[in-house]
Amino acid sequence: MKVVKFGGTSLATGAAVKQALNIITADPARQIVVVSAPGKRHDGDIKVTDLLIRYANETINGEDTAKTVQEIFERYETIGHFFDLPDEKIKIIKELLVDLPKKDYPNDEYLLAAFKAHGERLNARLIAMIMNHLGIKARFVDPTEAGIMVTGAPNDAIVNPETYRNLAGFKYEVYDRLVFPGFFGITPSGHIATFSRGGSDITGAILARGFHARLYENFTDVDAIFSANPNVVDDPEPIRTMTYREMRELSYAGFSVFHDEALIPAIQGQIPINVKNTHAPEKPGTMIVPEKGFKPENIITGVASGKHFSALYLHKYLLNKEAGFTLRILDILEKHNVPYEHMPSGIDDISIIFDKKFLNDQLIDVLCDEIQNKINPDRLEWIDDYSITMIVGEGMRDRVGAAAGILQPLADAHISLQMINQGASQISIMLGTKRADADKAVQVIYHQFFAN
Ligand SMILES: Nc1ncnc2c1ncn2[C@@H]1O[C@H](COP(=O)(O)OP(=O)(O)O)[C@@H](O)[C@H]1O
Ligand SMILES: N[C@@H](CC(=O)OP(=O)(O)O)C(=O)O
Repeated sequence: MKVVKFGGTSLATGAAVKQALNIITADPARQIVVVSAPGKRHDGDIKVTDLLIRYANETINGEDTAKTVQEIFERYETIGHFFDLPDEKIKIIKELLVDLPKKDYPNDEYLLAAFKAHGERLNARLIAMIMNHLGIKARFVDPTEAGIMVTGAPNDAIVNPETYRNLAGFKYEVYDRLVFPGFFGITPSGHIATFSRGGSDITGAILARGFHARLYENFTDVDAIFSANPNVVDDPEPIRTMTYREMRELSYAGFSVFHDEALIPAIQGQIPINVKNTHAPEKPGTMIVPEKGFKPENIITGVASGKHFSALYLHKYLLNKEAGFTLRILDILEKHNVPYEHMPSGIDDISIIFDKKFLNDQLIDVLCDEIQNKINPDRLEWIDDYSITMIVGEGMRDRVGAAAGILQPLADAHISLQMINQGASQISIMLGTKRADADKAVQVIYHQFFAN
């Protein structure tokens, strides 16, 4: 059995859904289907998830929602009409949309999560209805019924292990095809919570692990995962095969094509992942596989940069001799519920790198104030302009000279580095640069290792 997940661009129009259905029906093993909400149909278009966020905000602010509801409904209606699905059937989508503000939510965060999740929830219902209308046996399954349980923040949830016990008891084998909405699960108190943006990939991986799929096929809008983001490098080389670890490090730093958290269930279940193009399913795409037995073809597999970081730089003489220095910083971060990403240090200096999504201006001021008072550094500097570039490859393991091959061309291109981190992971080198240099760093490194 295979789990197949289709991203938003693969389901944005009736014609795209038809192509997805051709892919599903071409292989009887494609039994578990996971769908995203309809995505962008063209540049400048708005994803249904973003329309739902607008709908949620209008509801919270007591504003008129009629126009937004109609805009969202028309996205589904157009897809339904493409398949001549009767209005009688499509109208359930409108009813569910209109009902959203009438439900009870513990607070606005839960309201936002529930509204957002309906992009996927309504799409899975619609696609199951279309399949039945076309004579394809299929059934919509809600995460409540399957027991996809989550904990954590309502808009940044994590899967709860109970999910796997629930899925073990769910007899998927007796159905021809099941259509699951991606992106969300149910909290212990019975409310909807979503994963972070792009999180339908995570649902696919959870189901692949829970049902012991032999393959997780992830259909998107590119032929493969490329060695660099195609929006940054022209015509980058496709990656044929890569390891889970390589993908995790690259998706963390910007390979948005596959969600970094989605790798964890796949690794736990040792499920191979195949990222493929919905519009060219005959192409091999990229296989993401376990490390064992993997033979790298190149020194580096890919290079990526993420621009969503900022850093706190602290300088204090004899910092290396002061027991408990780091612990006191971590205490302050924990008190404010702020996770840190990395903490490279020298003898008198330490940088703490954060993901911006966990911060706001007020929190930054509070953190800096407490650290200044409790730690008393000689210098404290908040660096808002911070990017991380990751150069990743199993081929770098135990390889002498890999760092020199990376650093020299960056110096030649006058890119100044705020941080270099190698060692903790044997398969990657992490560089800190200014945001404006991040794309250039990717281009320089790509050309050094691939274009030559
Ligand atoms: N290294 C990469 N290889 C392929 N695509 C990439 C890479 N880095 C970023 N992308 C972007 O990821 C996009 C696909 O991801 P996403 O839009 O989330 O897909 P989906 O809607 O199918 O989930 C591609 O269109 C491409 O612009
Ligand atoms: N629709 C959600 C979840 C998702 O995974 O979407 P996509 O597969 O289109 O990236 C989002 O936009 O975040």
